Amino acid sequence: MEIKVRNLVRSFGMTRAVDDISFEFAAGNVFGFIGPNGAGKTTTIRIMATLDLPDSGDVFYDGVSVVNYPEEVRRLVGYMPDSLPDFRDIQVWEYLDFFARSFGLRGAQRTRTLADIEEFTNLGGIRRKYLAGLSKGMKQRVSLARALVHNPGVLIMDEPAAGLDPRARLELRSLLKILSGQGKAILLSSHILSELQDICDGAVIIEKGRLLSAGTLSQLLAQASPGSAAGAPGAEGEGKPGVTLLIECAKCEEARLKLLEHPAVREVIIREEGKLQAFLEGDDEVVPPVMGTLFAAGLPVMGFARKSMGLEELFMKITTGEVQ
Ligand SMILES: Nc1ncnc2c1ncn2[C@@H]1O[C@H](COP(=O)(O)OP(=O)(O)OP(=O)(O)O)[C@@H](O)[C@H]1O
Repeated sequence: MEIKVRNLVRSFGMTRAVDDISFEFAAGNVFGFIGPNGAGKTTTIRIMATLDLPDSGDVFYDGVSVVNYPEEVRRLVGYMPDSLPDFRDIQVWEYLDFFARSFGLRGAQRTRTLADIEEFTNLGGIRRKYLAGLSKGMKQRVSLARALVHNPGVLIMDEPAAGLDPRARLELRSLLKILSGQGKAILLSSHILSELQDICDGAVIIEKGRLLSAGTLSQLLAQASPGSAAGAPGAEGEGKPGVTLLIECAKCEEARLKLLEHPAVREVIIREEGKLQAFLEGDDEVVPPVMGTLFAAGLPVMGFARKSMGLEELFMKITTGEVQ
């Protein structure tokens, strides 16, 4: 399954909520859809889930258009909204049974499908509870179960990790891992990066309705690291994420100049007294020769560590935090 979002535009009055957004992801990807409050995530997701129409642009699921074939798309997409089910008089099993019926599942097939989904989402023990009486984590699992009833190839989740405790978040993460391992393409939105950074293998980052960056984590890192197209135009090492080192040493300025003599060293910043941050081109193999230049020069090094840029740092780097 390949999902292609193409030039989506959606305005509400004077507000251009989604302004020419294009990105793509595919089976096996877990992509974070990230942007500050009001960035246009829910608007985009609702269009992707056929609940709203774009002013222009389209979304294609293996070539099937949301604008022209919404009914067909609904069979391919599992959508989990940001509001959770909250009915006082409906039990968990009834809720899921209702959606299974509406997707045309009948008889033994429906019973088997629902039993499998209840087991997968660990709902067996609470299937006779009323929805309104469930905890947030339980409701989240019911909502996920509902989105999976028709075995969609794509799962789109609006703020699934919001308000979950660390344990529930871990559970969500392992369920998503299994689902992506089964070949589903997954997109989940959040404005809180730390919620997503250990779940996702890629991200789509938007702000004020505009796309800032999209791709797998390594593609994003490559775009954002110094020396890449997005980091320092014209520098070498374009397309490679590179390595960042944190170095503790006594003679920072001397060490900085020595490091810069090495061809793999792109930039060195003195972070604070006694601490350097060095950006290297290439992969881990360049670390020993670069550190070797300091040792060979007899410069005292107290310690060093390889620092990998996480999604959070990347997000801070890419966005400016502005909202409309
Ligand atoms: N139905 C609507 N009518 C008017 N304006 C709307 C409507 N839906 C969204 N907007 C506006 O469009 C912009 C994008 O909103 P959207 O809900 O898509 O952002 P979001 O990224 O999902 O934000 P959040 O993280 O706060 O949920 C906002 O300025 C919002 O006020």
